[in-house]
Amino acid sequence: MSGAQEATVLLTNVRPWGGAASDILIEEGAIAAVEPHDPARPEPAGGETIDGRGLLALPGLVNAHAHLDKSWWGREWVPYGGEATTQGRIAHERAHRDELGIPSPDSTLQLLRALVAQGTTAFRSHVDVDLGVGLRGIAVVREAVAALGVPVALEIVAFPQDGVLRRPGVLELLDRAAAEGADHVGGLDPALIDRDPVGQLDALFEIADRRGVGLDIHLHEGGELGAFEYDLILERTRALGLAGRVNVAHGFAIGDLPPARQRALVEELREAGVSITTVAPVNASRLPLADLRAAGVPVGLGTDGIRDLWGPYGDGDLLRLATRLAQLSGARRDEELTDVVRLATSDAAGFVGRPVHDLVAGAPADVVLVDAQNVPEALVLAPTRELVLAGGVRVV
Ligand SMILES: Nc1ccnc(=O)[nH]1
Repeated sequence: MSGAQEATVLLTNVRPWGGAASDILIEEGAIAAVEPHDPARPEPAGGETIDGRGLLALPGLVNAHAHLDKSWWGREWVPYGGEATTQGRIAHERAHRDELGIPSPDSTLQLLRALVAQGTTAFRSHVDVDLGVGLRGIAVVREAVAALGVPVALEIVAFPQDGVLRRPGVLELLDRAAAEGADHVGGLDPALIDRDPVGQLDALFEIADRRGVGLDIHLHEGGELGAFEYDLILERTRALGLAGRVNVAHGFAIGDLPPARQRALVEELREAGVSITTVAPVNASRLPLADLRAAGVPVGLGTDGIRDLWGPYGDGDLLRLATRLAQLSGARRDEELTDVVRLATSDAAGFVGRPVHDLVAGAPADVVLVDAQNVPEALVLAPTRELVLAGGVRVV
C-alpha cells in the first residue's frame, strides 16, 4: 500500500499491557520484534524512531459492530424524528437518507478519521443492502476506507436492514454482495421484520453456506421469541458445520432468561461456535458477560451506529465504550477490568478476520499509547490517545 506502511519504525520505551519498558520494531506494517527497552538501541537505517516516553501501549481497538454507512458525522446536527421502535427507525431512515445524501463517502470518511484518531484500527461494519440503495453502501464504505489512506482492517456485513423475505429481491442482493466480496451476510429480527423466522434464517444460511461467507445476525427480539431464534441459529450452525462463522449481534434475549437457562445457552453457543457482539446498551437486558467469557464464547464490542437516522448518540470512542461495558457488567477487580480491554482489542481478532491482533511479533503494527499507570486505569480513565499507529502508519 502506501510508502509509509513499508517504512521501518522503532517505537521505543513503551509499556505493552502495562508491563516492562520495551522497544517495538515495526517493519512493513507488522510488528517484527518486541524487546526490552534499550536506550542505546541504534536507530533503524532509513526508518523513523518514535520516543514512547514510558507510555502504556495497547493493541489497536477493534470495533466489532459498526454501521459506517449510516452516519451524518461532520454535518449540521440532524434532529431525530422517527418513532422509537425498530420498525419506526427503519422507516425514518428510508424516508430521510436520500435528502441527506446518505450513504456518503465524505461523511463515512470524516467518521473514520475520528474513529482512528481515538485508536480504533479494525472494523466490522454492517452496511445496509436494500431495494433502494442496492449495494452502493458497500462501495461507499470501501471508497471511504481507501480515501482514509491508512491500512485499517475492514470486514463488511451485507446487512438487510429493511427486511429480507418481506422485500423480494433482497436475497438476490445479499447473494451478489457475498459473491462480490462481502465477508458476511447479515440478517435481523426474523420474526418482527419478516414474520417468518425459519424462512429468513434458512435463506440466509443457504447463502452463507454456498458462498463460504460468515453470518452476522441482528437479534433485538427478546424473551422467549429471541430465545427461540437463538435455537434456530444454533441448529443451523451445527447442521451446516459453520462453527466459528456465525455471530449474533445484540442478542438481548439471553439477558431475559433465568440464570439456569442463560448458562445452558452460553454452553450451547460455545459448543456450536457462535459468537456475540454487543454495543453495551444502557437500556437493554444485560449479557451474562462473565459467563460468556469464562466459557470462551467470543464477545465483540462495537459502537453501533454513530449519529445517524437511528439516533443522535455516539462519539465513537471504543475505549470509553469499554468503560461502559465494564460498568454495566459489574466489573470491578483489576482482572475483570483488564479482561474488558482484551475483549475490545486482542481477543477481538476473529471479528475482523485476523489470526492475531496484539503487541507481539507477527501482528499488524496497530498500537495505541495512553498515559496510564496500568491497564485498569487506562480502562477507567479512557485517556487521550497520545499515539495511534495502524499498520505502522502514524495516525495521531
Ligand atoms: N441497533 C441497530 C442499529 C442499526 N440497525 C439495527 O437494526 N439496529
